[in-house]
Amino acid sequence: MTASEAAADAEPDGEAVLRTDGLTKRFGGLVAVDEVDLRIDQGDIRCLIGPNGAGKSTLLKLLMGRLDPSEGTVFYRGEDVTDLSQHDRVRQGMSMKFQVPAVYGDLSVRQNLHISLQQRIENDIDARIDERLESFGLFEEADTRADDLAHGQQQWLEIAMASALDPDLLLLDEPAAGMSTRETERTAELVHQLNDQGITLLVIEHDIDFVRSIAQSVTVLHQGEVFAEGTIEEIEENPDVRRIYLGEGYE
Ligand SMILES: Nc1ncnc2c1ncn2[C@@H]1O[C@H](COP(=O)(O)OP(=O)(O)OP(=O)(O)O)[C@@H](O)[C@H]1O
Repeated sequence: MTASEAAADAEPDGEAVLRTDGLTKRFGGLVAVDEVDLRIDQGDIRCLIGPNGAGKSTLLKLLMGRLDPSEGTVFYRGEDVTDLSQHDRVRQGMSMKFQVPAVYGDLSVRQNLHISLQQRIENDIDARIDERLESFGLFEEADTRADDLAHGQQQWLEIAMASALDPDLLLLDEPAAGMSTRETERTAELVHQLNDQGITLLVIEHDIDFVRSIAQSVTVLHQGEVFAEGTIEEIEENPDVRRIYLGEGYE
């Protein structure tokens, strides 16, 4: 083994929390995700943007083990996790809030959080729930049924649940969808708060103001392929991105 091979072997991904190699998903004849090579470094807030049907949600499901890829590999902290179940990826430190609501509507906010935490924590669950309620601004709603929460609060509960076990990497699929401006701003604050706690985030989002307020880096997906990558400024100035996604007259 050469010295460079040994170095690569010892730390193949450097500071990468997540890396994909040729990740591909086909649904019949449709290539929804097409040979995606992605790398997300520790501490990043990466936004994944692109037109409807670009493959963003499918990519996140592949990363989380909700879908099996047709081809390609997912590395988490340098380890090949492609064959691991979603449950095992959560045990390794990954977590995800999906687009479709995943709270138990009949149960209270506190009970929902209890369910998320009890999988891994045996002691001090109540203290941990109180801490979550506080940091997500849901303390007064602790005994409210999840179905009775305002839309924004329900989304925050989901993010609180997805981040309850202190993941290293949190994947969020459209966390600000359907939110008011105020709720969206609050969601951006929560994203920064989670990042300040050391969580690396990958966030799908259509609301470009929201993307501007959180993104440290941006990946543009188009027809299943990585179309562009860079800072939000680079992406907004990229004429090809404006053409396929941001549109004419975009300010
Ligand atoms: N389970 C499935 N079976 C067949 N086709 C699917 C399936 N899931 C997604 N697709 C197709 O794959 C493509 C990518 O879909 P995906 O939902 O990943 O896009 P997206 O970028 O998240 O879109 P949006 O922004 O509208 O949520 C679309 O053409 C979609 O119709």
